[in-house]
Amino acid sequence: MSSLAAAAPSVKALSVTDVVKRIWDGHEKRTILDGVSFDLARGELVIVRGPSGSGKTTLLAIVGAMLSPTSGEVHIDGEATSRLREGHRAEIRRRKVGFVFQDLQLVDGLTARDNVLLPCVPDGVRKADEVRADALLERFGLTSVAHGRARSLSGGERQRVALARALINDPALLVLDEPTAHLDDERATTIAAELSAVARDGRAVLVATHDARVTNSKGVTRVLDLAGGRVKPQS
Ligand SMILES: Nc1ncnc2c1ncn2[C@@H]1O[C@H](COP(=O)(O)OP(=O)(O)OP(=O)(O)O)[C@@H](O)[C@H]1O
Repeated sequence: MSSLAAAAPSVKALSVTDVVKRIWDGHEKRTILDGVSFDLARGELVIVRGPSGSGKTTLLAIVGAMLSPTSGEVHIDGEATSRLREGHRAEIRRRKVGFVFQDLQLVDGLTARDNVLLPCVPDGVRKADEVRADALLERFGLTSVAHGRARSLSGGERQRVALARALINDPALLVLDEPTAHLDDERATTIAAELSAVARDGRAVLVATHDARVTNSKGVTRVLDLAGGRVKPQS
């Protein structure tokens, strides 16, 4: 069992309680999320599924402490994030959450290895960070391209660099937005298997996707269907 799982087994990696998000779209106030509640324990791989525009990205941004809800509570690894100021929220985000964005947000001019190390830069990159980065690069089959610029990597390699970067700070919660959108079947299946392994390490993994190759993959613990701003009760 990993140290994460052993640390505090009773604390949920993620707890979302009655989250509401209203947005002014330039014409009117719209309710994007209308009372979303769910929990994630360490070891779980959970999918958020819903049609385009159903609020998946908005929910992920709130869960990942990048956006505040209009009302409701979010706890990450026992810490309440919803009412914090951005500075404190950013600190929790950095310590507790790994995020893989839909467009990955790699820095093309940096090497794969330096992209993985980016989250360590604010505290200063230490030897232990480099050791962890090299272990992650190896785990995801990236050792041979570690010193190549991100711009020269293949789509699958870029995806795995983004995943390694999201794990560098040993987060309790990993959040991914459409991680397989542009990948062929073999690479999509590989990513799904890697996410399952990451969950088994003792993290909670939350993935927004419509991709059946991920949703139907072994290791998925639950599928949350988002519709009308709510999570539909599971049948
Ligand atoms: N900052 C914003 N200002 C105005 N409207 C917004 C804003 N953010 C999101 N929306 C709207 O909220 C709705 C939900 O958006 P969101 O991106 O969360 O959906 P999604 O389920 O992730 O969609 P997709 O699958 O297409 O990525 C959309 O109608 C979007 O246009």
